[in-house]
This record gives sequence, structure tokens and C-alpha cells, in this order.
Amino acid sequence: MSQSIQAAQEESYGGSDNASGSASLNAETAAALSLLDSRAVWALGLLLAFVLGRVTQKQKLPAGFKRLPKLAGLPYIGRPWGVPMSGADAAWYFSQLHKKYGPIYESEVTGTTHIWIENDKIARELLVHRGRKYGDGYELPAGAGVLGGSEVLPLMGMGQEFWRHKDALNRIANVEDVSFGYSELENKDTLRRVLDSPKEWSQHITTHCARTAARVAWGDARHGTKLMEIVQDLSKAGSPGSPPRQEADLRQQMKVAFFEARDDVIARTQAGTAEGSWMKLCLEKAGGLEKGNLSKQEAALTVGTNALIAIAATGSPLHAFFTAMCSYSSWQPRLHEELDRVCGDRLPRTADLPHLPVLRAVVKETLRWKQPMPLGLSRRTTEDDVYDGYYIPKGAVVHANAYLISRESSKYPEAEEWRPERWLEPSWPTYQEPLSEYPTIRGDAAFGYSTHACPGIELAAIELYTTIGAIAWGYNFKRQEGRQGCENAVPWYETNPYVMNVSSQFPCTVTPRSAEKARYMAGGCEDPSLLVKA
Ligand code: HEM
Repeated sequence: MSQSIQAAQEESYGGSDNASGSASLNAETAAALSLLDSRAVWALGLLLAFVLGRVTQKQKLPAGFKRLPKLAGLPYIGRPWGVPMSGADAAWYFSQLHKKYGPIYESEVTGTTHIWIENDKIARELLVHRGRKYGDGYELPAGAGVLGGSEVLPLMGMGQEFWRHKDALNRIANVEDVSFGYSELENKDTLRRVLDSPKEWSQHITTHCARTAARVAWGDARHGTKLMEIVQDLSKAGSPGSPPRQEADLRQQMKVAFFEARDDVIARTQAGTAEGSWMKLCLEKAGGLEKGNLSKQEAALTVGTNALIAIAATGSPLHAFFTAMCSYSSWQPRLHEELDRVCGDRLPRTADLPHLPVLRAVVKETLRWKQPMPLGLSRRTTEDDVYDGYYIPKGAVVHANAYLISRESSKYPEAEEWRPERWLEPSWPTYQEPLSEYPTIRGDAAFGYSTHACPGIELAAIELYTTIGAIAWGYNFKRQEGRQGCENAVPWYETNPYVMNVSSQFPCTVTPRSAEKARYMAGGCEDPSLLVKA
């Protein structure tokens, strides 16, 4: 076909004595035509595949069941495109689909059915009440190749091994003093670092999370330094196209760090100098741990990955708190008034929490507003199921979209706004009494639903309440004004495909609330080498 059109074209140009010009023209024309040709073949192929797909799809559905609303896609390959890779776009993308397809729908990617759940009622019905059918592990991009599903709890499938690890984790993560008192000790040092270099507030928050997690995990904050590097590398290794070599190195790096930290606790326990920690509990098989009976190797991996998750997960709402303070500064006087009235000239403690409803509302609303895991943690179904007449196949990947669930309009009017009053005033649908107990982040959907739901919720609660309380007790926060403010916008929402959402550092002016508070915060810092960003 292209040959005859080429001949006709030569004729219409009437030949040429410029041989090279003619040759290049012909080459261009031929290329364009072959592109046209290939487009036609593609179009025909796609049409054929579409028709075939419609037929086969209809055949696959068991009799008597309805098919969930399904996102359009290509047969066989399904819909591998669509979900934006990063930024607020992902959240926006799903809100548009939600409007069109409703609260539960499916899509297909290379033969796997993905189920998208976007309301709390359905998420609870499927993931809680039928939890065992919806609890199989699903390899995440950030986990694939780094640590296998058989080694870390969040990626494990259901079964005896899962329950043995889960039981052990629940025990170590829920002892009477979940943070062993380290959270409050670290708060004081963090305030000191922010005083020393306030522009580096984001770095200080990450340092705070790493030190606290390392102390809780191994009784020594120094192990946190390595974890900070690993958390950064882990997100890089999870990027599409990252070389397998890098993942293998990271896997090795993680294991070395976890085993070294474990051996350090063994040595300190033998010397009688080990402070309280998850690892010490495991080694002593304290608090009923003998039941789970994790080997030393399993304990090293369980404690290590738990510490890594704790750093990334708690860092997210701590960053979001700065965003909220810069965007809704009128709440600062109300928060300061409560903290001064209840705590006076010292930092807030766990025992103060029943008297700090405004602080708890600020924390809960921050968690709702900027979900740390906006698209949840995906699970696989272990058997076929039927919901409301709709067929959900075995092996489907189920995503509970935390971002949209936390924005259901009947429950959360003005959902895009950060409004702590929705937890404090009876006119809002989410209000609950008594205020000495509510609002609380315990049981919050941000910690997941399924049998895999977060075992770190108690530690997260202590850390978020006391750390945000301490920072708010000591400081005023202000976004940049004028031209600088326009150039350095406060980030709205950053979702990414790697599970955890943490905003990057943005310019925020952080100043001590008074000279007296500054003097208090200046006193003491356990590790002065961490005062300035290395
Ligand atoms: C603000 C802080 C945190 C948030 C928002 C958070 C959220 C979550 C979510 C959404 C899940 C998945 C639940 C599901 O599959 O349905 C999860 C699982 C998990 N979290 Fe957290 N988490 C936080 C802090 C922590 C901390 C401090 C620890 C450490 C003690 C921790 C350890 C874990 C572990 C080990 C899992 C996997 C559990 C399993 O697969 O059974 N998390 N978390």
C-alpha cells in the first residue's frame, strides 16, 4: 500500500532532479504512512480485543451474581494506566471516579481484579466483619524485593505464621507503658533542636521519630541514625525502575542494621545495662511472649520492621500539624490557652490527656485531613465472596481508600477544611461525649480495618498527643507572608504510590512563645551532636 501511494506522490510532484530532496521527502512520507498503517492495525486489534473481552467477561461471572461497576479497560491487559503516580492528583483522580461509579467498583490490571472501596460502611462490612476472607498479604512496590512477605507482618498472607507474629507484635507493642517513657524524654530534646535551628523543623521531626522508635525498639536512640538512612533508601528502592541490585543491597543493609541492634541488646542484657525495649521483652520472652515463641532471627526482623514503620507513620501527621498551623493559625490561641491552663510551665504528659480535648481534637483532625496512608494498605481476598449481590472473586486486591472515606459528606461536612471543632461541638455529626475521653484517635479508620489493622496505635497515640502538645506548648507558627508566601506555598496534599504520605519541608516560621519558655526549652539536650542538621 505504501509503495503505490509513494509512486502516486512522485507522479504528482512531477519527478525531481534533486535526488536527495526527493529521497528524503519519500522517506518522510513512507514513515508517516507506515505510522498510519500501524495505527489502523492497532485500532482494529483494540476493537477486536474489546469485543472479545466483553464476551469473555460476561462468560466469567457466576450465574445469579451482579458485576460491580467496572472501570473501562482493555481486555487481557485491563487498565494499567490511570492512577496518577504522585501528588494531589491521585486523590483528585479517585474522587472523580467515586462520583461516577459509586462507593465500590472494580478495575482490572493484567488479569487481577482490583476492588476500590470508598465508604466506611462497606469497608467495615468487608474488612472487619468478613476480615478473614479479606486479609491476605499483597506485595507492595516498596516491599517487593526488599523484604519478602514471609519475613514482615504487613506483607504476610493469612495463616498460622501470620497469627504467631501478630500475637507477638500485639504483646510487645501494647505493654503497660507503650513508649517506656521515651516519648516524653525525646520531646524535650526535640524542642531544644527546633530552638537551635527552627528552619530545619522537618529534619528535627524525622530525627525525633527515628530516635523515639529506636529507643522503644532497642532501648538506645543511636540505632535510629541507621534507620533514618534506610527509610530514605526504602522509598527510593520502591520507585518503579529501581535496579534490583539496589533492592538487594537495601535488604542486606536492613538485615545488618536489625541484627546489630539485636546483638547490642543481647550484650547489654548480659551486662545488666539494657533499658526497657521491644527487643528486651522478646529476648526475655516477657508478657506472654513465650506463647508466640519468635526465634531470635524472627524477633530481629519483627522489631526492626516495626521500628521502620513507626518512623514513617508518625512522621506524617507530625509534618501535617505544621501545615495545619500555617493554614489555620486562628486555632493557635485556643490550643495555647488549653495547654497553659492544664500544664502551666511544664510540657504535657500522658496523664494530662483527659483534660486536653482541644489538643486531642487538633491531632484527630490532622490525621483525618491528611491521611498518612491515603490509599490504605492493599489486601487480597482468600475466597470468592458476594456483597449486596455483587461478585468479588478470590485473589482480588482490595483497597479501602482512606482519603475518600475520611471525606464522606454525611459524616464530615466541609471535609476539605481542617476543622477541629467537628470533634468538640455538638452541632457536628462526629461529636461524641464525654470530652474527657473523646475525641480519640484510638479506633480511627486511619489505622486500617482488617485483621492487619495497625498494632502500633497505642504508641502512635502517645507520640502524637504528647509531641504535638509539646511543640504547640513551646512555639508559635506562621506561614511566610507577601511575595515569599506566594512563592513558597504550604503543601496541600501529597499522595504517592508508596503507601505513606509525608509532606516535604516547607518554609514555616517557628518562634518560641515567650522568653520564659525559650529558657525552659534551651535547658539540656541529651545528644548535642544532633542540634544542627548534619
Ligand atoms: C500515625 C501513626 C500510624 C498510622 C496512621 C498507621 C497506620 C497503619 C495502617 C493504615 C496499617 C494497615 C492496616 C490494614 O492493613 O488495614 C498499619 C499497619 C501496621 N502498622 Fe501502623 N500506623 C501508625 C503507626 C504505627 C506504629 C507507631 C507502629 C509500630 C508500633 C506501627 C506498626 C504497624 C504494623 C507492624 C502494621 C502491620 C500490621 C499487620 O499487617 O498485621 N504503626 N498501620
